[in-house]
Amino acid sequence: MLFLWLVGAFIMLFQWIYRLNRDYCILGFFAKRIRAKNGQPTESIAPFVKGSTIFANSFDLYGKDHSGVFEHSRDCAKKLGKSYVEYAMGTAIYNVIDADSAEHVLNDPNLINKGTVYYFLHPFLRTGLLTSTGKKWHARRKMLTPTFHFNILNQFQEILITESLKFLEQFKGKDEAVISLNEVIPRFTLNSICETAMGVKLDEMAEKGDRYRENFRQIEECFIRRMSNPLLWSDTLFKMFAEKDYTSALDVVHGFSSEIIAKRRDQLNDDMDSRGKTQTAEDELFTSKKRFAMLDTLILAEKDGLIDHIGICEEVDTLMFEGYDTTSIGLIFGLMNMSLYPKEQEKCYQEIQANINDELNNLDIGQVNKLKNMEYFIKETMRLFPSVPAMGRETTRETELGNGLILPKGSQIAVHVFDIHRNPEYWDSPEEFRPERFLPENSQNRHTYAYIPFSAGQRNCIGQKFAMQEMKTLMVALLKQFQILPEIDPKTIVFQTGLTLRTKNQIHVKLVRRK
Ligand code: HEM
Repeated sequence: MLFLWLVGAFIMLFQWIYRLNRDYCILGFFAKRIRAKNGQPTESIAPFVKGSTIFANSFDLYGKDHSGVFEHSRDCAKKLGKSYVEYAMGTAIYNVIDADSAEHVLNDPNLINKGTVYYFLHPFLRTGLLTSTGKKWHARRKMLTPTFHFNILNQFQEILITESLKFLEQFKGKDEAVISLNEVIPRFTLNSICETAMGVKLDEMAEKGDRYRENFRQIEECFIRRMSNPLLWSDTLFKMFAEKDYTSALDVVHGFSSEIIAKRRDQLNDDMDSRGKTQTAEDELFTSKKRFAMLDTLILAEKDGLIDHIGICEEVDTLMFEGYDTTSIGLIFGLMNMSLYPKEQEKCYQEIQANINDELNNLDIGQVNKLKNMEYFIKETMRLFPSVPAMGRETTRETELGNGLILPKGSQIAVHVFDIHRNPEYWDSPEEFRPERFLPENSQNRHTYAYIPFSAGQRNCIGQKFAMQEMKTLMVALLKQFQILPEIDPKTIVFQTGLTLRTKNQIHVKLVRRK
């Protein structure tokens, strides 16, 4: 009797596990499964990565260093050749490496929530434009869009030229110099974004400026440390073991931006008082002869009761964060490619000589936009070396994608820009550097979502025009005075995981003054 009862109980348990296993990946610690429409096998749309242990993909990254984690995604993309599914620590992850899936994800109005990793940025950015969602994100996006209007960007051109010439000052009197781009470029980009976003010259703030730069870098390091170590994903463990280093750096950076915002608010109030009270905020923004900072748009919105001081801080810190590292990486790889492809460098140089005078005083935004060879060159650089190698989204409800996949609520989606940009389905000889791919006649039949360095859809990069303008301006100033020669074998570059594209090695080039 007992025996029959035990057999019955065993069969029932087996059936229960079988049914549960159909809906959940039990060994991925109860991750709800991704399904396909109409009961098709999920694998017919997206294959599943076989885990390195019996616990699905939960421990696939265990023991890997930053470059190992980066390579893991590249290996999966190469091996599977299709967008794929993983299950880890109770979560289903849909990894996108094809343009069709990227289009489905980036165009879905219900998929605007960022993935878990962005949560680690909250102590720094709180919920600014990059990390917020829903109504708050919509309102902030609307508020910040005029900041990137053509007229405003044109005003920033003067700052970018001044900063570029200041960058060149460090080589004054030298006929040649070997430089580490990782050391010299970030100073230029941080100075540029600081003056355009906040209206202050970091270099003129001596010790305060240096402290800001140092602590900004420390925040980035803490963030990468947390992202790469699953033990620090838990808030409790993070608070116990790592938050200490983070908090002091955050205090410095937040304190700095808060102080600048307060000063700028007073300045703007005085200006507006002296110009009469009849002007609307919008008139002020577009007609003032005085140079605007991105921050001014927010201060004007504050007058209309659309944002408060904390909100302004969130957005200023976000613009600083997004506008600093991304453009540094674009410039570092852009200048490296100039050194590696002398014929392409010469093409860009000849175009500059034909259009821009030596004082750079006709380098307005119209001229910047006319430098087409330079544009193709930078685009091809960002194809091979996208500053943001992957973007994350989270489903807030069960979501059906255009390809028939049904993602359960709480799934993570990783759009691997790096792999889409090197996917042979869209790019012939994808590893080769060929700027002519971006000539209009060579681009017209390409899938629009095969090239997404600035993302696409609603949550695309708000600063993309400014970023192109900044990168082109420095390159023009540099190429006018120097030829750039190689100092690195690109095969030795080791990439590392991060929110932006990182390398283990520094990238060097040699500058030789043109006669
Ligand atoms: C080469 C330079 C740049 C690249 C490659 C780049 C790339 C991107 C990408 C891929 C996103 C989407 C991120 C995601 O969905 O997770 C993004 C968003 C964003 N970027 Fe950029 N970016 C660059 C420069 C800039 C600059 C210069 C600024 C500001 C001055 C900026 C401000 C932002 C902001 C605020 C967002 C969030 C937009 C939103 O969610 O509405 N970016 N950027």
